[in-house]
Amino acid sequence: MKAVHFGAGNIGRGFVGLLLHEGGYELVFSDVAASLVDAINAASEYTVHEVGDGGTDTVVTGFRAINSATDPQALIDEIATAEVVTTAVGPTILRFVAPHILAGLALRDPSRPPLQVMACENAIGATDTLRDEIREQAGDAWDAISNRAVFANTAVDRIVPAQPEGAGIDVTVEPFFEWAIERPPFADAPPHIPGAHFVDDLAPYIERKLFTVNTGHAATAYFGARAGVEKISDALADPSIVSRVSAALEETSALLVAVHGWDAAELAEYRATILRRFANPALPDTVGRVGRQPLRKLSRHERFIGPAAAAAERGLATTALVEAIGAALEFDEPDDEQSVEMQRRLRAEDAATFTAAVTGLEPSHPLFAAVEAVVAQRQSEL
Ligand SMILES: NC(=O)C1=CN([C@@H]2O[C@H](COP(=O)(O)OP(=O)(O)OC[C@H]3O[C@@H](n4cnc5c(N)ncnc54)[C@H](O)[C@@H]3O)[C@@H](O)[C@H]2O)C=CC1
Ligand SMILES: O=P(O)(O)OC[C@H]1O[C@](O)(CO)[C@@H](O)[C@@H]1O
Repeated sequence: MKAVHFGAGNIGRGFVGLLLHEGGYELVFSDVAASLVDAINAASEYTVHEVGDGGTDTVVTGFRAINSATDPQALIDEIATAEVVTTAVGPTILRFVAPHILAGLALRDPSRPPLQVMACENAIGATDTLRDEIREQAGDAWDAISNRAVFANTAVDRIVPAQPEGAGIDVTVEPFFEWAIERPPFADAPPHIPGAHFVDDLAPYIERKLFTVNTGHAATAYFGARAGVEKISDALADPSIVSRVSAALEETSALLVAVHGWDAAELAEYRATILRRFANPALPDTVGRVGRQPLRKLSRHERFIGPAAAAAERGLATTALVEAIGAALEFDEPDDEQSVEMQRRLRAEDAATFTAAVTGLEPSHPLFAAVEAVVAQRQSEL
């Protein structure tokens, strides 16, 4: 069995690639970073180091890498004969991997079982986004090849920080992981990934993950950056940050109970576990990495506006989430393009224009005025 994985970065090597390897797949990484592709091809194994309580080391073997920018045909040939394709490239990059998958499907022997495609990104419906992109790029050719692939949404959870200098292709990760995958698209032949959890309906899982783990992690990063702290674990040593993050997560949990019927006590336990995960002092994770791309994180269906808007529509509390949004607006990282762009736009646009454009909220939305107020507050400080 062969899996082609787009994005040989942190989550690619430290989580998705590792679990595919453990499921018995031969691994073909695809990336556009030439030095990373060369380093992978120069190695016969790499180690995933779990750090923190209960952490162990696992050695991954049986992989190679292809640079899709310089050798697209080799990649297309691999996709045509693979069982599985996964991605961990970032949601905005999916449209650039779509042409390779499309070309692989066009070349695929129609008698082969369908290619199993799963995007492993922090976004709701990322695989649907990828499929829609492939379908659009295929145009009229789609009808003839659409039955050569099945597409399943997934939710991936493991903290994989930026890797220390000199680590090579080894990866340091936290011990915890969760990979929830939609089962229905596979009918009776799901991929063989022993560590994954197949579910009939992914929505409760992806929303619980994105609106708890990612809301909480990003809020920690933004409150930590405001306090001048560099490490995520140090931010959580500050009780005032813990209390702000916890308050925001109590609001998202109330929403998850209302929308999906999650058990409140189970969610309280889930929140406590993730706060312990974030506070893992052995993880070299920074507020800069976790807060990266604030414009994406403040967009309509993402970890802050998504749950806050849905909560406001139901008359549920949003005060702590709006406070976290206020902290996000202060994120000023010269190395992060979106942070630079956000600070520029905060200076150039009026509060209502900025709020509507960045968050995608209609001015008539019940959350709009509260977000506009924190935008105006931030602008008054600039
Ligand atoms: N790092 C983490 O803890 C987690 C990350 N994720 C998600 O996984 C995705 C990747 O995140 P990371 O691994 O942290 O980022 P990363 O930056 O370490 O890895 C992304 C990789 O994609 C490659 N890439 C960029 N364009 C490409 C293209 N056109 N074709 C093939 N490869 C390409 C980059 O060169 C890089 O090696 C994101 O969507 C992120 O939200 C999800 C859960 C946890
Ligand atoms: O690109 P994003 O959305 O910041 O993804 C990375 C985030 O996902 C997480 O892995 C949580 O699953 C965190 O490590 C990190 O905050």
